[in-house]
Amino acid sequence: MALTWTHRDRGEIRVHENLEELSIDLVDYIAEISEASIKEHGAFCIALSGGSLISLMGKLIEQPYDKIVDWAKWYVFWADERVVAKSHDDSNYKLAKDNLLSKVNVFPRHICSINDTVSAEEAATEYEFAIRQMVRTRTVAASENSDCPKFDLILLGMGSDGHVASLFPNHPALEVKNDWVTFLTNSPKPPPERITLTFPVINSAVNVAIVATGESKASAIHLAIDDLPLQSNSVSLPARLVNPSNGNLFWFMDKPAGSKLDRFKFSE
Ligand SMILES: O=C(O)[C@H](O)[C@@H](O)[C@H](O)[C@H](O)COP(=O)(O)O
Repeated sequence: MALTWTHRDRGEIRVHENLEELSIDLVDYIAEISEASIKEHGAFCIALSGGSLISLMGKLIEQPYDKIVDWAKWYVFWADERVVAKSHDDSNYKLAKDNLLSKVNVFPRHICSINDTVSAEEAATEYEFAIRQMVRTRTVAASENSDCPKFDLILLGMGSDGHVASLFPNHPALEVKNDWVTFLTNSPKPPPERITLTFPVINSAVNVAIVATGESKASAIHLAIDDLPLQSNSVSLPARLVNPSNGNLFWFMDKPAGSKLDRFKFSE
């Protein structure tokens, strides 16, 4: 049984017994938001990350989801991407394509991936331009409160250093306010060249979910969610900066990742 609660300002937290339970809950959540978004505006605009997240989404290609999800209305983006060839094993596009997108009926023209033949800087500029075109044609909604796109769902993994997307602790990319997409050439996690959605875009989404598993994430989860002394450095931990201004924030984790949460410790 999952331990679930809503934190005053850090969203809804779900600590699962095991990865099987977590992955069922995660795909149910994605399927529900997909259905609600399609009902509301005729499309579901989802941004994916890389890492273990994609295997946790694996049940989407199984029954009943393969049939009940309206894949033809999906528009797929990346919260972050490594600037490598699409055929490279480091590519987040390849990871999602091999394990998910090639196995369901998402239209290839609805898959908005980066140009892998240009520099990181150019790839970021082109990716932002592509998103802007889709906001102009109203495939992606526009935020009412900021000059940003309003993705229906942004799915983020989290590193043990608290990074989300390719927004790493103390990196200047954390401060980018005027671009929707920025680039890095010195990512602390290899490969070094990446593009990433910026915080203004992440925090304009209707729904953001952070998925973290394993004990190595426990300290970062604690710093990202629990109430901390005001002077704490952790206020600038990337995962803590995820704070949708008009949207919903969900955390999916397994017990080892949640083991340092105040609430989890007290209820054991
Ligand atoms: O391209 C990337 O490197 C990812 O988008 C990155 O942000 C990832 O989601 C986290 O590092 C968590 O990865 P794990 O879940 O594999 O630990």
